Amino acid sequence: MTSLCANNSSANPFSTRALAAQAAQIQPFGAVVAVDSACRQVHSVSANLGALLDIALPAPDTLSLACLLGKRLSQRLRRAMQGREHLPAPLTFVRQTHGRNKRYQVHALRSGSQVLVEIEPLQPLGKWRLLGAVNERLMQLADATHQEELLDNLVKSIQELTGYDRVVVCHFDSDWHGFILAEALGGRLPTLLGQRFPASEFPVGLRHAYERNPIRYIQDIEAPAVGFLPKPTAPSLEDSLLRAPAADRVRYLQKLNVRGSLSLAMQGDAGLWGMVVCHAATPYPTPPPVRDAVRALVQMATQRLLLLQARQEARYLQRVQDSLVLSSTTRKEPQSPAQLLKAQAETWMALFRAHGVALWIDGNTYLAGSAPAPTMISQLVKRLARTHDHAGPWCSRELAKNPLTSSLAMGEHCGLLAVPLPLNLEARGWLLFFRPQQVEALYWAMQLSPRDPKTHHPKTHHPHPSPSQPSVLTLPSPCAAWCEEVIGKSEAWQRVERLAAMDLGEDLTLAISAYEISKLNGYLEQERKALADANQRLEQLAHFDPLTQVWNRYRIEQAIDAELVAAKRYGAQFGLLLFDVDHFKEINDTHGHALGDDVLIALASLVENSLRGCDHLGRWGGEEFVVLAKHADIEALIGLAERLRELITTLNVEGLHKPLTVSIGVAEWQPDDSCKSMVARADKAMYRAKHEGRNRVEVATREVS
Ligand SMILES: Nc1nc2c(ncn2[C@@H]2O[C@H](COP(=O)(O)OP(=O)(O)OP(=O)(O)O)[C@@H](O)[C@H]2O)c(=O)[nH]1
Repeated sequence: MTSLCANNSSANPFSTRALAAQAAQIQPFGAVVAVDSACRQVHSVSANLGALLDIALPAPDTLSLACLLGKRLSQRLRRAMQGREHLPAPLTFVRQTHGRNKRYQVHALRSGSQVLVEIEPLQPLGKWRLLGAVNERLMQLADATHQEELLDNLVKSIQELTGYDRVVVCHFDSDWHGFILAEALGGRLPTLLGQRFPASEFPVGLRHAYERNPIRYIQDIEAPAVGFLPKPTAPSLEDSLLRAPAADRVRYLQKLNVRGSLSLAMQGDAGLWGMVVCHAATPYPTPPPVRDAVRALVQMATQRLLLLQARQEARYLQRVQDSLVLSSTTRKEPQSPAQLLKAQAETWMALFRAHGVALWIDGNTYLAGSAPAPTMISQLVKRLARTHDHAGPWCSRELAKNPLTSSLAMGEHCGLLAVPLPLNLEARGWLLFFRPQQVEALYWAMQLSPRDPKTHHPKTHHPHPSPSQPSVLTLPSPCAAWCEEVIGKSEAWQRVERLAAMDLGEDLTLAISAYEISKLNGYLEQERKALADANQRLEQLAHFDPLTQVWNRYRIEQAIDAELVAAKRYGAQFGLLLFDVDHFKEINDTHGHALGDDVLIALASLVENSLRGCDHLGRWGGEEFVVLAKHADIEALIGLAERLRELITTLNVEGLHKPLTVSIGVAEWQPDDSCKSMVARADKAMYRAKHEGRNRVEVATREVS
């Protein structure tokens, strides 16, 4: 045994008494040196350090790291630990004992105000042929396209590489119960595949420790643990790979007939996704390079797993988005909540694995599939509105036990995912998905402890002879699972489903708002149309004669005035024809007033239809009419008057046996004419026509005003 340099040769504290009192203990396959944060002064060492390095140890307070590791290595370690929590990569050193070179691996990590330097002998690898095998397996993992294939590959690769008797992937559910998803067996331990481990086996402290240091290794649970010297400065070994297993962990592994174990964390985006656990039925030394290889495989598999999951989630989210976006973009008309639900309910229920869906908008409930009655939905929504004040979804898989819903008779509905729809500032709508009960058989690898976060009272049956009473570390008869039948719960709402529901809620809010806006626009359009109709009616009343539907006196006067302005400005020629039905009183008297009306209507229609587009007919009053003839000189006016006179004689009105005749007075525009003067001249001419025997055209004389 070689001896080390020492500054001071005070009393040796490595006494049996001091050893017995040691609290922190390590496994004997390595040794630990606890040094100050600057990695210089040794505070304490594990009692096996001397034996491991084959040296005689002096008192720790006389030791420095340089004395133990040599100047160069301790300097490298000091530099590498500057500003770091642990060494980025292990260091190695060689010590010569009895003429033979012995290799050691050094790892270091911070623990409180100290640095723990872990020293482990490096044996020649012998049977382990790592490099090629690991690379090949890494490639296989990187190529896996499905989670199941990936995890099966992973456990198989690790089992073949390490020779452990059982390698499993344990995935944590939302309650932190572990579920064995994949397994590779080496022969000496029974299967755990498909079984569950209660959350009490993975306390929060342990989970956090895995986040800091993702690998735990127990070479042999029965190997005697090694303490530290001197006692008062015993380090905290929480994150040390060498830490001796706690008594309850030893008992736990004993129950599983396990002597050696290697566990590695699979760190997901939102915390610990699961663990890879390797078990051996006998003490199982696993050299550091092999542990590193396993760690590389687990890291690659975890990355691949997260990628596959992210892709799957992205595809799912896209399908949910398409379910609404497609429907609203393929239609021009925004759909009402009822139409939306009718069109999409089947797709949504399939996407959210729900058996019913409800939309609650402004006190109206729309249902599809199997959902509670509208009165129940109203109560539910009232409670949600009172208690759920944020924008995210609310969900439960056990409505009968949830304080919010336990007093509502929800019947067959065990699960609810409720998404608030912020339709306006005052009120929210709700999109509600319902799931039925899912009777589930869970196979537990061990009995649940009272501290497990499970509130249900499972109906249990035991496939194997009498299980032990519930307690933390109680297993049924050797490694036999017991079956728990879970009732009163629906399938759990997955994180991605809650995210997708929020997306859907946002889209749905937009779609419903678009519908509300289009409805308001519809109302506005109706009102606008009603107003336009009323205006049109007013215009009709203001400008048209109600009996004959030709312009009334007011309107024809307006037209004459406009023409007078144009004539004054541009000298355009125009004139008026004023005509009056001959002996109209006789028609009324002989055939009745109604026929007189019919005659006036037929006459107006005949004359109006025979005029050019630019000429206008107006009823001047009684049986008198005016024709405004534009762009017409006196010849044209007389021609028009004669044509109309003759035409009117051809008018055929049922019940009227004599031909209808009119007397027409023609007045051509002359400068300084007004409407009144023109009509007066035409009137004079018309009376002359009456006087001359009727059914005639007379032209107004030119008059000087
Ligand atoms: N049916 C009907 N008769 C009307 C209307 N407006 C006026 N009258 C009648 O038309 C008749 C006009 O009669 P008169 O002014 O005596 O003229 P007339 O009988 O046509 O004789 P002359 O003009 O001299 O040929 C009156 O009896 C009016 O009551 C109307 O809208 N409908």
